[in-house]
Amino acid sequence: MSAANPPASQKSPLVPPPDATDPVRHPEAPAPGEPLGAHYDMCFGCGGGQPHGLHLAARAGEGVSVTAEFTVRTAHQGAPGLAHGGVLTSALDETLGSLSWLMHVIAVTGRLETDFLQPVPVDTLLHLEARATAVHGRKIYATATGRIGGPDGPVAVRADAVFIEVKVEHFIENGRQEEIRAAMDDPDQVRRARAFEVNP
Ligand SMILES: CCCCC/C=C\C/C=C\C/C=C\C/C=C\CCCC(=O)SCCNC(=O)CCNC(=O)[C@H](O)C(C)(C)COP(=O)(O)OP(=O)(O)OC[C@H]1O[C@@H](n2cnc3c(N)ncnc32)[C@H](O)[C@@H]1OP(=O)(O)O
Repeated sequence: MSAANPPASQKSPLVPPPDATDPVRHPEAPAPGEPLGAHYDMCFGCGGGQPHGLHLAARAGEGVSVTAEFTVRTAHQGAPGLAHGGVLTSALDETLGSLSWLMHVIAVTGRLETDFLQPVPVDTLLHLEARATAVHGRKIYATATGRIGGPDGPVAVRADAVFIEVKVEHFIENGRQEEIRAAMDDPDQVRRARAFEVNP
C-alpha cells in the first residue's frame, strides 16, 4: 500500500480529500485588520460579558485568515506559572472558529488536534493566527498557530482542525432554552448569527 493511497483506516480526518476545494473569502467579509467582535457576548472564548472567559480579540487577516491576541492570566494555569494546555487549545479553537466571519458560514468544531511545542508562562501575550486551507462539502479544514515573544516569534502551540458547517437551527435546537430565548430576544445577537449565513 503506497503512502499516497492509504487504506481507509489510515486516512486522517484532518487531511482534506483530493477533491477538496480552496476556501473562498466572502465578498462582504470584514477588511483585513478589521476587528471581528464577539459572535456571542457570553462566549468563553470571545465574549466581553463572560467574566471567566479568554476575552480573545480577533481581526480579519488576508485571504481566509484571522489573527487574534490572548493574554495568559493566573486563572489559566495548569502547572505553577504556566498556561493549562486545555486553555491554550480553547484559544486556538476560538481563533479557528472566527474564520466563520470571513466565509459567512456558521461552523462548529468537529475535530481539533493540538501540538504543544513550548511551555507558555502566565502573563504571556499569545499571538494567534488561523487560516482555512480547504473545503469539502460541509467540512472546513483549517490550521492555527500561537506564537510567543511577538507576531513573528517562535510557535508555542499549533492546531489542525475540521469544522462542520451548520445552520442557526443547530443552536436553537440544541442550546438550553433559557440562553436561546435571551439570544433570540436580542436583535444584535440575531443579526450577528445571520451575518454568518450566505443566504439569511
Ligand atoms: C438566534 C440565536 C442563535 C444564537 C447562536 C449564536 C451565535 C451563532 C454564530 C456563530 C457561532 C459558531 C461557532 C462558534 C465559534 C467559535 C467557538 C469555537 C468553536 C467551538 O468550540 S464549537 C463547539 C464544539 N463543537 C460542537 O459542539 C459540535 C458537536 N457535534 C455536532 O453537533 C455534530 O456532530 C456535527 C454538527 C459536527 C456533525 O453532525 P451532522 O449530523 O450535522 O453531520 P454528519 O455527521 O453527517 O457529518 C457531516 C460531515 O462532517 C464529517 N464529520 C462530522 N464530524 C466529524 C468529526 N468529528 N471529525 C471529522 N469529520 C467529521 C462527516 O464525516 C461528514 O463528512 P462527509 O460529508 O464527507 O461524509
